[in-house]
Amino acid sequence: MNIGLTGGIATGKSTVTALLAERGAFVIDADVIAREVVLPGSPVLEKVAERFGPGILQPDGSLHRKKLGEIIFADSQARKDLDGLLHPPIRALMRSRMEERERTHPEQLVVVDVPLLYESGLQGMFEEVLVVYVPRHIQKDRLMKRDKLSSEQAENRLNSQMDIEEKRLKADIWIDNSGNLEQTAEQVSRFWSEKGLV
Ligand SMILES: CC(C)(COP(=O)(O)OP(=O)(O)OC[C@H]1O[C@@H](n2cnc3c(N)ncnc32)[C@H](O)[C@@H]1O)[C@@H](O)C(=O)NCCC(=O)NCCS
Ligand SMILES: Nc1ncnc2c1ncn2[C@@H]1O[C@H](COP(=O)(O)OP(=O)(O)OP(=O)(O)O)[C@@H](O)[C@H]1O
Repeated sequence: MNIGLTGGIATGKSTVTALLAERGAFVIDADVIAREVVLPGSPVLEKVAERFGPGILQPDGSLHRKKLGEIIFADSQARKDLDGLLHPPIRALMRSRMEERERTHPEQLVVVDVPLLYESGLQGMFEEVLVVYVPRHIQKDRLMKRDKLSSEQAENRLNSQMDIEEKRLKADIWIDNSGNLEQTAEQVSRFWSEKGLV
């Protein structure tokens, strides 16, 4: 049993994922995998440095995430190039971890948190897709606050993704995270019982 969980940047995917994990779901996070595939010494990081120059590496050889983020969120060609390098290995690792967990724990719900699920056309990998939704103005407010971004930096990040309204329309199930955390937790509980999970 698996679901793909998605939403926009800062709509609350981690918040909802944590609630599902508390209930007993097994969570796989594509952002964590995205960090693993560019660990120092990895061939993928080498390719990223070839494309973007050695300036995107820290003195210790690790990825300078902030610097690369500034580049790719302001330049769509740069973003496409990065996606071309990172998405295939991210997808492969995600798929193998998901299949392994389903094989060893067939009764457990596997939740795969994939921020760019629809942008990457990955809906076919999952039995159902759950979207964590807030309207765009709340999304922008929470993003600016959490990451201490200016309005322009936040807009760049929002504009580099599919609009959250479009994701909600595509969703099999959606959770409204624009209220308080209790209201979100109630919707998660309802989802859990409707699926017949214990
Ligand atoms: C550019 C990077 C180094 C910036 O790192 P940083 O630590 O500042 O951000 P973080 O990884 O926490 O990402 C935060 C969010 O940004 C959004 N985001 C990240 N990459 C992209 C992208 N290529 N296109 C659109 N949105 C993106 C996602 O909503 C993600 O959850 C990093 O985001 C990255 O490696 N991106 C490429 C891999 C990727 O596509 N990851 C997201 C889905 S798997
Ligand atoms: N219901 C809520 N009420 C108020 N604040 C919230 C709520 N849900 C989440 N937040 C806050 O909004 C911000 C974004 O939430 P969260 O980190 O869960 O989003 P995300 O979708 O996982 O983000 P990302 O796309 O960057 O991984 C965080 O600062 C979080 O504390």
